[in-house]
Formats: sequence, C-alpha cells, structure tokens
Amino acid sequence: MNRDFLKDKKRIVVKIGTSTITHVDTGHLNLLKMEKLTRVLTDIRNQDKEIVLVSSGAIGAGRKALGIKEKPRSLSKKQACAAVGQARLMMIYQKLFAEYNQTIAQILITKRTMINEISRRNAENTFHELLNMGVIPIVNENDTVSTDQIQDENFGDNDTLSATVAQMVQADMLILLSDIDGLYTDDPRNNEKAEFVSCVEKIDDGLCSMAKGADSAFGTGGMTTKIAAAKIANEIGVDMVIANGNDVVNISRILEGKEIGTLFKA
Ligand SMILES: Nc1ncnc2c1ncn2[C@@H]1O[C@H](COP(=O)(O)OP(=O)(O)O)[C@@H](O)[C@H]1O
Ligand SMILES: N[C@@H](CCC(=O)OP(=O)(O)O)C(=O)O
Repeated sequence: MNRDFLKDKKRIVVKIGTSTITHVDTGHLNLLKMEKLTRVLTDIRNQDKEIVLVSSGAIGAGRKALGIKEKPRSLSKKQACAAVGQARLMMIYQKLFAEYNQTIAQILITKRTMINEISRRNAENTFHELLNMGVIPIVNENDTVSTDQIQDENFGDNDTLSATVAQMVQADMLILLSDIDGLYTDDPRNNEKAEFVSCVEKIDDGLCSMAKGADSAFGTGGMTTKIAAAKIANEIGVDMVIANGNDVVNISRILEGKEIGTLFKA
C-alpha cells in the first residue's frame, strides 16, 4: 500500500518500549539511542508537527539502579523499581532534550484517569495546553498508584495506554517502536518460518493469534498488547505503525511515507 498519506500526519503519538531504550544484554539504559530519539523528535517538532512520547523503561531503569537481578514479580517491587526508575528516565530525557532547547513535560496516568470523566478531562486539557505551547509531553503509566491491574501480568502495559492517549489527544497517528521490525505471522524468535506482515487492514481472530507475548528479560506484553493497541487506534480512525526502534530515524522515515514496519490502516 502506498504510504504517502502518512506525510500529512500532524499530531503523532510515539511509544518506545523497554526493550528499545535499554541494552538487551545488560538492561542498562541505551543512552545513545535515547540521545538519537530526542534529536529525531525535536527535528519532527521543527517541521511543525506535534509529538507525544509514551516512554517505558521506568521499571527496567529502577531495577538496574537498585541492583535487582531477576525480573521483579511482586507488584510492590515493580512499583519501587518504577519510582526510582521514572525519576532517572526523566532526568535523562530532560538533559537530552535541553541540548536542542526542546521543552518537555511529564504526564503520569493510569487507566483510571481515562475512565473517570473528570480526571480524563483534566488530563485532556493539560495535553492540549502543552501541545499548543510546543512542549513534548512524556507519558508513562503512574505505576506506583496503578492498582487496576494488580494481579495482571500486563501491569504497566504502555502499548494500549499509548492508544488511549492517542484517542485522548485526538492524534492523527500512533507509532510503536519495538525491538523487532513489526508484526510477523508468528514470533520469529521461536519460529524461523514466520513471515513479515507489511500492512493490516482488518484485525480479526486469525491476526490476533499470530501475536505472542514477550520473551525478553525486560519487555512486557509482546505483540499481544501491540495488536490490542492497534484495535483501539484503528477503531477511532487512527493509523498505527509498529516499527523497529533500533534505528530511531525510522520515525522520520515513516512520516515521509516510506514503507517501514507494519501499518495498521484505520
Ligand atoms: N507475531 C509476532 N511478531 C513479532 N514479534 C512477536 C510476535 N509475537 C511475539 N513477538 C515478540 O514481541 C517482542 C516485542 O515485544 P516486547 O518485548 O514487549 O517489546 P517492547 O518493550 O517494545 O514493548 C518481540 O521481540 C518478539 O519476540
Ligand atoms: N510503566 C512501565 C512500562 C511497562 C511496559 O509496558 O513496558 P514495555 O512492554 O516495554 O512497553 C515502565 O515504565 O517500566
């Protein structure tokens, strides 16, 4: 499918996953990638487009800072890691974006923020003010108070969160950056015959069954939560692309209409 229509997208939500902003082997933050990400996003802002960044990585960053070797299972441990890691994450984003004189803001939300009409409206107003002021809001789930998914392995699922943020800010497009080129017919890490899917025009049960969970030590959700995000986004008319965040310039290429990643056409 020709992707020239993506050139006209003005308000874009970009989500970056833990596996993308951390080094695979150590789990430490990948500063070079974060530095490139801030440069690319500021450059997109310079083209008069608006950006909301949904960044994961708080739990992973906190876990490294606290010297916790195993992936934390208990909710309170994840929350403690997130509390330490979120501050680190923002400190680094602040420093990197400041290099380019780009103002950022932190917005921490929970699923409950979206459900409650008053808090939703407050968040919505804040987003709109910030975007009008040229600020890049950086969003994460407020993991320390988020009790909605206490027993849920999908705690802190930023894929679906980014789709609801896209809905809240009336975005034109959602880009999910991951550690893989996009959707395959099966998880290519476990099935070498898996084939790449370039474009999805209908999300049906067959497509959902292709998506498996995350196999990595730091990522959560895998493709399952990305398909769930695509469903939410497409239903409200928002096009979504899953692309490889190893090269963050992919964000610019997508917005130039290049055939990068898997496009979920609304
Ligand atoms: N059908 C599929 N196509 C591509 N990747 C898949 C699929 N099913 C499962 N995956 C896994 O999903 C992972 C990406 O999800 P995740 O580790 O949660 O990343 P992120 O931190 O970017 O959210 C991939 O590395 C891959 O192993
Ligand atoms: N709020 C969590 C995000 C968890 C999450 O969805 O992670 P990922 O699957 O890597 O996008 C954190 O910052 O660690």
